[in-house]
Amino acid sequence: MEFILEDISEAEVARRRGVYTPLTDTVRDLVDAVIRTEVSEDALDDARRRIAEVVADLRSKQMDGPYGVRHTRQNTGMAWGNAVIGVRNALAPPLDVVHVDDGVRSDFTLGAAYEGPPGCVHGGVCAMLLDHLLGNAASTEGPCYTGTITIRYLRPTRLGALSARAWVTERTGRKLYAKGTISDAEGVTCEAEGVFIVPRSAVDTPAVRWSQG
Ligand SMILES: CCCCCCCC(=O)SCCNC(=O)CCNC(=O)[C@H](O)C(C)(C)COP(=O)(O)OP(=O)(O)OC[C@H]1O[C@@H](n2cnc3c(N)ncnc32)[C@H](O)[C@@H]1OP(=O)(O)O
Repeated sequence: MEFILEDISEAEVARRRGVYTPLTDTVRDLVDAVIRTEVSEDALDDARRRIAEVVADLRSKQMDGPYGVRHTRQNTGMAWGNAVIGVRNALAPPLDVVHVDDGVRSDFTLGAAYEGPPGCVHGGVCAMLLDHLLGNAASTEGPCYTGTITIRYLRPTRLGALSARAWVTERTGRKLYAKGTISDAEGVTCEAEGVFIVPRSAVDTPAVRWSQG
């Protein structure tokens, strides 16, 4: 697992973010539209043809593998393919993670694309978001990886406006213990605890942030 140096200025990071964010937002909108559309089957077939043309245009020049986790010389993270925060990933909600005094938090909205039980967020999605947030809270001095995470689902998490937070409770050597929650307007819906590990291989390498700059 290697982090990639993207040797560009902070201004260029911001410029590229400005280019990709609206594109990804539009694709995210497309996903929601496909789930909820009630247009005719002819209209669906026409849409499929036009979308396939756009896909072919984008495929005309592609990188070989995934985007990877990149960073600038100023250590600004560019995890733009990330499943939770990726600027270029329409599958990501995306979460905008803010660092606060006791850890990290994020306010976000989950729509139809994240449904599990009727009208509610899929349990795996809750687990994914909490995994990321706890990992982010634990990655203060460099990336660490989920060793073990446990999720307790207290009650269904309704689709809609939500918030989440995570914080570190203890550190023992390379192991950081973290907790976190997802909440709706009525309070906590699910909580997580886990152990996150600074890999042996990373101890002597410079810290790189996973998070967005
Ligand atoms: C800012 C954005 C943050 C994003 C966060 C994203 C979170 C993720 O999704 S990460 C992806 C999911 N996780 C993974 O893929 C991890 C896969 N596993 C690994 O790479 C390795 O097993 C890794 C790094 C966890 C541990 O490897 P290594 O550094 O060799 O650990 P090792 O030296 O054997 O053990 C160190 C300590 O951790 C403990 N440990 C090792 N593995 C685990 C585990 N899975 N669970 C709990 N504890 C563990 C050991 O018991 C040991 O404890 P102690 O020091 O008390 O004896």
